[in-house]
Amino acid sequence: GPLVMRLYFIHGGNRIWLSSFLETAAFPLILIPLTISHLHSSSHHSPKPNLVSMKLPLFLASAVIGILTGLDDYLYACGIARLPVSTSSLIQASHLAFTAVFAFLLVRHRFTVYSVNAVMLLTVAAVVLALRSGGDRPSGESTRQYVIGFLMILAAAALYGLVLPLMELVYKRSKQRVTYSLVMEIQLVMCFFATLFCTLGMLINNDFKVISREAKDYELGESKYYVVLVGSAIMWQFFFLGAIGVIFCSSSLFSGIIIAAFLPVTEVLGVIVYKEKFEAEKGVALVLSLWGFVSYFYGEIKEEREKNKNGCPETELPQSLPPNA
Ligand SMILES: Nc1ncnc2[nH]cnc12
Repeated sequence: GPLVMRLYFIHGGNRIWLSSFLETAAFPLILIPLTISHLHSSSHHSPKPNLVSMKLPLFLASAVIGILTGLDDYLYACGIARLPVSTSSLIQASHLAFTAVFAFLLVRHRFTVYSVNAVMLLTVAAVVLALRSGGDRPSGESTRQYVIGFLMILAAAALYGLVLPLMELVYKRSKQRVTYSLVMEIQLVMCFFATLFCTLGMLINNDFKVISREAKDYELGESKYYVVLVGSAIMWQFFFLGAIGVIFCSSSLFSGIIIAAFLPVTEVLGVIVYKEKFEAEKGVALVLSLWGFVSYFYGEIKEEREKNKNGCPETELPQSLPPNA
């Protein structure tokens, strides 16, 4: 996702509302797995389940989270447009800390030595990357623009750090049984409202009118411009399905940890794909984040084993367990 978004900006794209719109605009794709899931459960259950299982309170909660996500997408795209990638990695550093704090406040997430270790290692990894960013201001960009980009990306981190635990809270508080189909319905509604929010931004900023001109001037050519836009939308849809799916199967903290663990992977891919320089910091960050990720996993497996030993095989989100778990 971030790599394709960067591809848009690197080669002459500069519409921020359009980029944020692309983060959720591919939501109709979710209809494919949803339909398959519906057909599957219709053939295995009688009476046949309803086509739409979401009830009004869940719909409203998903709509509110969708609008917050739309705002977050805008802040995120602002930062990516204005800052070098190494600086924008700061998002993830603070993002995980925000997720940890909100997960504690909203869903009373229980921390273990291993998850605290993972949060610390991943935060240090991202800070190591960000330390390199001091002299990174792109030529031709004013200090003011740079500072605005910095603040926007921090705000995006804080907001997304709130959105993930909020999602977990919605699953936990839901009066309905949360199945993976319902999770996909939530994603559909959430992405629809986020896209609506960004569409308004695009209309106000005349982005729709500019698209064809921007495509003609795009450095990689007109058709590749559209491939980048469509590719970006599809990538981000996977991102959201993954992010909220992990919350369903585990927790918002684990979702944040996976996002943070992928940050240096993105950096390394940036080196390979965009021929960016590979500084020592990137290697250090990669090792630290993999260590954090392994630490978290180790802690989870250990805890699971202990629970099983004590004859309590349940995980943290009993209400939202997949039906066949
Ligand atoms: N909108 C967003 N998309 C991807 N990663 C993010 N991190 C914080 N906000 C984000």
